[in-house]
Amino acid sequence: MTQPLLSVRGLTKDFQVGTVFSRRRVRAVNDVSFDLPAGRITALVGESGSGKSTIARCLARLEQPSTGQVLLDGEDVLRTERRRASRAYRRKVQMVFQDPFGSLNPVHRIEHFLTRALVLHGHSATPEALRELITTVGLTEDMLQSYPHELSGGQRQRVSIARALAVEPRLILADEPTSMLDVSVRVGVLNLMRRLRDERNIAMLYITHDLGSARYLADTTMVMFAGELVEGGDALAVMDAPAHPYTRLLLSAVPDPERTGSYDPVERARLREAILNPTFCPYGDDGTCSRTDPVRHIVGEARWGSPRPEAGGGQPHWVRCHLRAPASDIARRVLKATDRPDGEATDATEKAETTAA
Ligand SMILES: Nc1ncnc2c1ncn2[C@@H]1O[C@H](COP(=O)(O)OP(=O)(O)OP(=O)(O)O)[C@@H](O)[C@H]1O
Repeated sequence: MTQPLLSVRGLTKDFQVGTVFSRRRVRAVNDVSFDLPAGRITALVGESGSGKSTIARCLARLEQPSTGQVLLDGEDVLRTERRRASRAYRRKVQMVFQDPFGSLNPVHRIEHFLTRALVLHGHSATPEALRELITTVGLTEDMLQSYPHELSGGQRQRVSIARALAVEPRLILADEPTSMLDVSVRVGVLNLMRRLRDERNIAMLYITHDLGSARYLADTTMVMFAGELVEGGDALAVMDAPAHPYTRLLLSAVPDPERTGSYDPVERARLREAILNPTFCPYGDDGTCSRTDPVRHIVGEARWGSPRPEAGGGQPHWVRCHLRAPASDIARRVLKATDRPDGEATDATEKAETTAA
């Protein structure tokens, strides 16, 4: 089996919050492990506060993980570059942020951002290099002379992607890259990401809470809940046959006239109960499952998304044992934030609040 471009092993990130007198620890990410293969788009989906951005920021080395390993080409970068990322690391791993408005300084022309990125990483910013960059992302050469405010949101996000491409990265961490864009231009940015994967063999971590776009774009999907991964595998398998109650809860909130039970309040209450107070795991009959071991059950064979069956084997579809209840109190908050249909206070949420009180 070929070595993944980047592997994450047991990544945990704690934040200290509160004042000097009431310091407490928030565990944003708990014991997360996954691989990012070259030339594949891996979607990381989950609700707000589940820890998706923290993972991306740890991989971009904007945050220091509390524990765990990040292996790039098999090398443990947290050990070799303890304090901050080397330029060599940043050349390989680039991040594209959610806000194309905030990430480009309004006083500079587009040419400035691309020139700076090229020069910082040892490339010469020739007119040909600039032209190639801007046209690769579907913009025209004359836009090099534009200021950010003269471009649309979608065009600005393409500039952000061009800036990331300037260093010829092997991995792009895209944190909600389309969530601030109009629906009409989103698909253009998603198609650009897809093209970069296919033409340049770039690996991508695509962070989103939009399950539809994950289904459209990703080869592999991982579902994150309360700082932990609960399910993963071939993108279509995860979306079409979700195995964890949290994935089902997420999907039940996506309007779908063809699926019965879409946004059914009774079903949603049942799913919340199964997440917070699990009593049964349908995949746990092999005896390997316990409440303390974060065991993953395999529920489907390895394959890549069916639009690209020629790409060969991918990850098997796996689900975390249902009997492992979420470890942190973030779980309560995340579930509380999900809509409560008809104002119905679900038993599951109330019980969890009482337990934690
Ligand atoms: N710098 C920080 N200090 C304290 N707590 C933080 C910090 N950054 C994140 N957190 C907490 O960590 C948890 C995960 O946050 P994170 O931003 O990673 O989630 P997310 O899934 O990306 O959410 P969103 O989609 O809203 O960005 C949240 O409870 C958040 O409040």
